[in-house]
This record gives sequence, structure tokens and C-alpha cells, in this order.
Amino acid sequence: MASMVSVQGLSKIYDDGFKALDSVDLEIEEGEVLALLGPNGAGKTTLISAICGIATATSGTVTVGGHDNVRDFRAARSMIGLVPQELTIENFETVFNTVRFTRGLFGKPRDDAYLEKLLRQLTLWDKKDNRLLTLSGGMKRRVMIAKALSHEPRVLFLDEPTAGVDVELRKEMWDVMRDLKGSGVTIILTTHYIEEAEAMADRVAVINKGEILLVQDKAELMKQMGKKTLTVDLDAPVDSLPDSLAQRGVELGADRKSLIYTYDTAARKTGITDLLADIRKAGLHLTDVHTKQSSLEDIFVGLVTEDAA
Ligand SMILES: Nc1ncnc2c1ncn2[C@@H]1O[C@H](COP(=O)(O)OP(=O)(O)OP(=O)(O)O)[C@@H](O)[C@H]1O
Repeated sequence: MASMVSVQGLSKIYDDGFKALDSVDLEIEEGEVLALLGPNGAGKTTLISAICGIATATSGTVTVGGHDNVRDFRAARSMIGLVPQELTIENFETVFNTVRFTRGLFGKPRDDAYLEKLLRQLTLWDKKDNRLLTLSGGMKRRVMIAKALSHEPRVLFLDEPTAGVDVELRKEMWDVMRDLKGSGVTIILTTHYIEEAEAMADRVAVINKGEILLVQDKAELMKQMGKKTLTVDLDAPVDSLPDSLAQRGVELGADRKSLIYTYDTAARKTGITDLLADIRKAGLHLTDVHTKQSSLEDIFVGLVTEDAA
């Protein structure tokens, strides 16, 4: 698939000498949802700002829809919609006027039919004549998205779209994003909620200290790095692990009353049946078994911690 956004060797050193981006390479495909995941201060906002041309890069290049974002700034920028972290809306303006005004700022001719379609898609049409200050938090966020899409961009950047919002509103935002993806918009969202990346992304890019540590298909990532742990609770503590179990890679729990077995979910044979037979042969009695699947969070924490080491 063609790259909608291509970032090559992008570095950003702020005036105080701080290197916020270190030679970032990133290809974003048309129609995908890419989640840019990283801890606070990782460089997510800086990267988005540099792609959108708000922050000037120290070195490297960015193209959007084939347009260089410096040499051909206007063409590149016209393809981008940006929803910043903070709500920036004109409280006394109406929904329709604010969206129409933003479209005008991009030099686009008036097209009320397009704006009606957009506001309907974002379930804001009923509120089109309402002043923004009368809207709920969720509606205000949707107005921000409508503004960002008012000039019909092909790529939408959402910087922390659900930071500090409640669970219900987060789910509502996810529905909005899914709907937009369905209509063909390429979406890049930054988040430090792993749950959000897990729910929304086709691909995940992990950034830490200005460097991209990994970019991968989400399902692939979870399959490859995903491990499952089986814990077997015993009816009485054991002094040492029987050899037959140690050979299988089983570990004794800290309480000496449980056995822990980690296996690869992608493997054809997990070895659980044999393991249970060996436990029985060793004369151990189990009282319970439970399994835990490693989440994107475990994978992410692992990557970032490794990077810090
Ligand atoms: N104008 C600036 N001058 C100097 N340093 C800056 C400037 N803006 C950001 N930084 C630093 O660059 C680093 C990356 O910041 P950035 O806002 O891109 O991170 P982030 O991943 O978006 O973080 P968060 O999740 O907290 O929003 C941080 O260490 C930040 O302090």
C-alpha cells in the first residue's frame, strides 16, 4: 500500500539543546490507524508537530501525500487535519459557523453540503446552531474533530484524543474514530493509554526518548510477543521442584505452593497436557489453575524498560 505520510531521518533539537527527536523514520499507510505510543515526554507531540509543520525539524524530511512539508508546505498542510491536545474553541460561536470559518482559513470554497455531511457523521447536526459553550465535553471534542476535517484532509492527527476523559466518553471517541476510518481517513493518534492502542490501532509505533523503538502490525505484535502464563495452585507447599517439571521450564512460585509455566500462544503444542500428567506423576495435588495472557501493556513496559537499561 502507498505511504500517505513518509518521515525520513527526522530530528528535532529544541533551542535549549534538548534532542526531542532522534532520526525518526516512519511510513504511514493510506487508510490505516497508527497509534503512536510512548511515555510522557517521549516526543509524540513533537513528532506530530514536525509532520504538520508546526515545529521546524532540525534535519530530515517529511512528505504528506507526496508533498514535501517544507518546500510544498501549503499542499502538504492541506492534506492534514490536526486535533491538538487542548480544546481550542470559540465559546460564543455556533457549531456550524466555527466549522465553516475553519474551512475558510484553509482557503477552501464554501461547501455547506460537505459540512452538513461531516456534522451528521459526528452526530453534531442537531447542535449546529448551538453556541459552543452550551455543549457537553464529548460534543466539544467532536467539534474539534469537525474543525480538523472541515477542509477535507486525507490524514487526521489526534494528539491524546481521550486524555483525562471518563470511560464513557473514551468509548464514544473510539466509535467516532472507527467511523472516520470507515470513511477512508488515515488516522494517527498519540496516546499513553495502551488500552486505546489495543482497541483502535492497525499498527503500533512505540516511541521513547525521541527514538522509534518499533513499528508493527498490532495483531502480529501481540501474537509474536504475547506469552501466556499458566499458574497451578497446589494443596501443600513443596520443598523443591521435581526434576520432570524443572525440565519443562516450570518455576516454583514464591509461596512454594504454586507452579508457574509460561508458554507461547502461537505454538502448535503448548505442552500443557503433558505438564498436567507430570504433575500427577510427581504426586502433587492441584487445587486450581489459572492462565494470564500478556497484554500490549506488558509488551510496551518491557520495551521501554529495556530501552532505559
Ligand atoms: N519548546 C521546547 N523546548 C525545549 N524542550 C521541549 C520543548 N517542547 C518539548 N520539549 C521537550 O521535548 C520532549 C518531548 O516532548 P513532547 O511534548 O513531544 O512529548 P510527548 O511524548 O508528547 O509527551 P506527553 O505524553 O507528556 O504529551 C520532552 O522532554 C519535553 O520536555
